[in-house]
Amino acid sequence: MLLSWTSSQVRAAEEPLLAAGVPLMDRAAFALATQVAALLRERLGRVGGAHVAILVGPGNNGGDALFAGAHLARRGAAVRALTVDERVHGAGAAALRAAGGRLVAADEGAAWAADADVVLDGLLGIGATGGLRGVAADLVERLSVGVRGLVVAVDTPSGIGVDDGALPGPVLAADRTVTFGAAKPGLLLPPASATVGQLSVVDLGLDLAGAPAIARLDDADVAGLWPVPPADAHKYTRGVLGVVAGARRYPGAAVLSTTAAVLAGVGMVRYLGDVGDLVVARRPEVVIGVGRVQAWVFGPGVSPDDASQRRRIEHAFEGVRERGEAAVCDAGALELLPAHVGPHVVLTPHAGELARLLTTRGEHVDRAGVEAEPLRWARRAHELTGATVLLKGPVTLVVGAQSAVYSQAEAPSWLATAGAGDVLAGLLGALLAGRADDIHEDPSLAAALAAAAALVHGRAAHRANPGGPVAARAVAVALPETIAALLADA
Ligand SMILES: NC(=O)C1=CN([C@@H]2O[C@H](COP(=O)(O)OP(=O)(O)OC[C@H]3O[C@@H](n4cnc5c(N)ncnc54)[C@H](OP(=O)(O)O)[C@@H]3O)[C@@H](O)[C@H]2O)[C@@H](O)CC1
Ligand SMILES: Nc1ncnc2c1ncn2[C@@H]1O[C@H](COP(=O)(O)OP(=O)(O)O)[C@@H](O)[C@H]1O
Ligand SMILES: [K+]
Repeated sequence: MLLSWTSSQVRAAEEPLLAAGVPLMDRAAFALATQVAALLRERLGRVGGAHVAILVGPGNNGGDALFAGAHLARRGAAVRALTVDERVHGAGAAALRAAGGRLVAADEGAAWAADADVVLDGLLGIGATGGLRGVAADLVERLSVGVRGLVVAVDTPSGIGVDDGALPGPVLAADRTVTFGAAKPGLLLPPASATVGQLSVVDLGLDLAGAPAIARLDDADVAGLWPVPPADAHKYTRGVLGVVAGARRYPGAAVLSTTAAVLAGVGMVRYLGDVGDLVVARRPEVVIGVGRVQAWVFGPGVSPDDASQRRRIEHAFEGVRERGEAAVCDAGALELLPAHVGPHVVLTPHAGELARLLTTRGEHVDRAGVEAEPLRWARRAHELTGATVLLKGPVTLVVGAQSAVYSQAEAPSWLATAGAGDVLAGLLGALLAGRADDIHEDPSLAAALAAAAALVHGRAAHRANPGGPVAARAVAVALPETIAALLADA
C-alpha cells in the first residue's frame, strides 16, 4: 500500500532526525542522482557528457537539486543550474561549482534547458505557498511549451498543492517524480496527480506519526481483500447479489453489470428488471426475480422516471436500511438515494453525477468544480449522505467512514468508454456480496473494497488489450484472469 503524509507530518518526522544530525538532504540528493544516472544510462547509454539542467528555487528543494547535480557533474555530466531568485542554497551551489557545474540566471539558461537530456525541477517542494510566482512561473511557462529531455521532479512537481492536489498556477509536468521520506497527498490527488508521471519514494527512515492522509492499494492489498471461497463454500455462503439495472431503452447496462458480477466471482446473481430475457440469453448463470440477497447493485441503465425500476429500487433500499445489506448505488439510482444511509452503501458517480447529487442537497457546484477539487466534493458527498463515495474519473477517489480516502490510478485512458461504469458497478457488487458479513461488522470496509474494485477494473481494462482500445464487455470478460493473476502473485 502506498501511503501519503501531509507536508506538516513529514516536517514533524524530519525534525528529530535533523536535530540528531542525520544528513537527510545528502541522502535525498544521492538517491535522486542515482535515479537520474540510471535514466541517462537507459536513454543514452552513459552519464558522462549528458546535458542536465537544474531548475533551482530559493529553498531546500533547490538544495536537493543542486547536490544531486553535483553528483552527476562528478560523473561527467554537463550540469547547468538555472536560478530564479537571489536566494540559493549556499552549500548546494558551492558543491555544484566544485564539481564543475555552472549556475546561470533563468532567462540565460532556458534555451539550454529546453534542449537538455534531463531537466531536474527543484523550484519548490513542500515549502510551496500557492502557485509558482515571478521568475519561476515565467520559466515554467516557457519550458511547458516543450522540452526535449525527460523532466524529473524533485520531491514534488513544483507549484502543486502539496497537501490538496490543487493546480494553483503553472506546473512543469514530470515524467518522473522522486519524492523524499513519504509520498505527499498532492502526488496522488487529481488534478495535480496528472503532472507527477512515474512516482518513486526514497526512504529516509522517517518515523511518520498520525493517520496517513491518502492511501493507494496495490495488488497484494487487493488479493488480501478478495473473498476467496474456502473449500467448504457453497453458493449462498459466497454471497448473492441482487441487480436492479437496465430498461428497454438501456438493456446493455443490465447485461454488462450482471456479466461483470458473474465473472468477478459471486455465489449467485439475481436480476430484477424488464430485460431479464436478454440478460439470461447473454448470461445463463443469472437467476431472474426476487429472493434473499447479501448485497445490491442499483441503477446502471435506470432512469429515475422508469416507474417499475424506481419501485424496485425504493423497495430494495428498505432491506439496505433494515437488514444492513450492502449496496452499490450507480447512475439513475443516485437520484433515488434516501436522505441518509450508512457507509455500507457505495455511491459510484462520475464528476457530472456527483455535481447533480450535491446540487440536490443544497451545494452549488458543477462538473468542472468537482473536477477541480474532487477530494473536497467527494468528502462533502460522504458527509451529506453518510455513504461511501467512489468518484470515477482518470483517477478514482474513494471517501469512506473513519476518514478513509483512497486514490487508484490503474485505469488506462482507453477505459473512458460507455458501459465501463456498468462493469465497475457489477464488479464492486460482487465484492460487497462476497464480504457482506465483514461489512456488517465493520461498514468502513466498504471503502477499501471500492478501491479494490477500481484497481481490478483498471487492471482488467489493461489486460483486455494492453495499450489499445477496449470495449466495456471486454473489460468484464478479462476479470477472471485478472483476478486469478492478482491472487497468484500475492
Ligand atoms: N527538511 C529537510 O532536511 C529536508 C528537506 N528536503 C527538501 O526540502 C524541501 C522543502 O524545503 P523548504 O522548506 O526550504 O521549502 P521549498 O519547497 O524549497 O520552498 C520554499 C522556498 O520557496 C519560496 N516559495 C514558496 N512558495 C513559492 C511560490 N509559490 N512561488 C515562488 N517561490 C515560492 C519561499 O520563499 P518565501 O515564501 O520565503 O519568500 C521559500 O524560499 C522538500 O520539498 C525537500 O525537497 C529534503 O532534502 C529532505 C530533507
Ligand atoms: N481518462 C480516463 N482514464 C482512465 N479511466 C477513466 C477515464 N475516464 C473515465 N475512466 C473510468 O471509466 C469508467 C467510466 O464510467 P462511467 O462514466 O460511469 O461510464 P458509463 O456510465 O458509460 O458506464 C469509470 O470507471 C472511470 O473511472
Ligand atoms: K520540485
